[in-house]
Amino acid sequence: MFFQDVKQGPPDPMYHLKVAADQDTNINKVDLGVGVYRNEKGQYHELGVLKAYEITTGSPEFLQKASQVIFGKDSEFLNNGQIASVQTISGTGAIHIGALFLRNSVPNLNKSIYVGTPTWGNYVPMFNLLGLEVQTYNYYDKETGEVEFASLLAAVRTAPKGSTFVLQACCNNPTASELTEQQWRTLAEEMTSRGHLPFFDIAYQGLGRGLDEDAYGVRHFASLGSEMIVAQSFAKNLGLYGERVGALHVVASTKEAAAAVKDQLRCMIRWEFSSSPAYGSRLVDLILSDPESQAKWHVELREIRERLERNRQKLFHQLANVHKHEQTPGNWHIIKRGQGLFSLLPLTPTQCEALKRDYHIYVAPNGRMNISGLRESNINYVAQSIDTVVRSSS
Ligand SMILES: Cc1ncc(COP(=O)(O)O)c(C=O)c1O
Repeated sequence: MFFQDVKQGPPDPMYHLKVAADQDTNINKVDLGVGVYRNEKGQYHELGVLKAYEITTGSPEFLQKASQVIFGKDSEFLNNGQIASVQTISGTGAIHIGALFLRNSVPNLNKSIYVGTPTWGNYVPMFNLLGLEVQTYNYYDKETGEVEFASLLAAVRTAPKGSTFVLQACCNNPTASELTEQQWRTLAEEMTSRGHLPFFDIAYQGLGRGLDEDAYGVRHFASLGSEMIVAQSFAKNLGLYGERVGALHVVASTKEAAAAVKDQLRCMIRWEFSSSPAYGSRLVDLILSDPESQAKWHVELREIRERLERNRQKLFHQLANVHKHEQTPGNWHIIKRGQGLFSLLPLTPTQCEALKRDYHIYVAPNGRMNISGLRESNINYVAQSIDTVVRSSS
């Protein structure tokens, strides 16, 4: 149990004043509290310039809708009120607030956080910023292009009881390789039996295998009754990058514990950035409230996945069959196996630099490319350039 002993945060007069004002239905109510401009009708004032987008309603159900996307509509945790959800500054903000909460409010947690490498470059500095210690293990087998599951299990088995494991739920960045469903089940069993806490990062839900399929790991842990932290982003799967809309969900073992956790999260948000931006969450709420829009979203995500997969296979075909790279060192077949937005190419930092310098092709120094940048018109050029760079340096 991690969250059972979390205490309520100190009272915040302005917050409580606002809650009380919002709940007051008296016809004479005059809210002179919270410092936001309202119009003559007493409503939050939407500038005419934004009205063109018809985003005039609030987003009271954003958090509930967002958690349904992660946990599914029939989640027992959701129905039991065991999930403390708050809106955050996209996925990064969710990870930050989640880590801050662990450090400040969870007394019986081991302060080490386990991260499989190679991984998203922000985890280590973000956790270090909060004074949390990061332990690493090998997540990725370069030879096979698959998850080095034995290393993950070894880390789980040797970590002190009550350790936190950061787990990317889908579309692993940068390796593009993810756990199979069987591996998720094994991992969940090993982690729950050792009292470890899963900290899910789900930044690309829907871009891998599908919205529900990409949440398999999270939902499986949930089905075992595991406490967990989930950092959710709508930046990529709804194309709302600039709106910074995300959510943090903390699943506790009881409704009462969840209420205290929520109170702690409220404090942290209040002290860090006061309140979350409304515009993006209103857009998400509108889409998730309208069955037609939701269906459209599913179709669009499927088209995106199909395009990513097509481009991935075309690049592989060019490299392997046209440029005959299957036999060269570097195991190019791993490209074929990836999933999601990324592909991790067996390129050295020097080769990546050469691609940039000589061909204006920008891939991360570790060889990670965002394959949505590939188009019908440039795949051959990219493959040709990679071929030249790899042959001239080997
Ligand atoms: C693995 C991973 N997690 C989290 C994030 C955070 O995304 P955002 O803050 O844009 O929602 C990203 C974005 O690049 C990511 O790649």
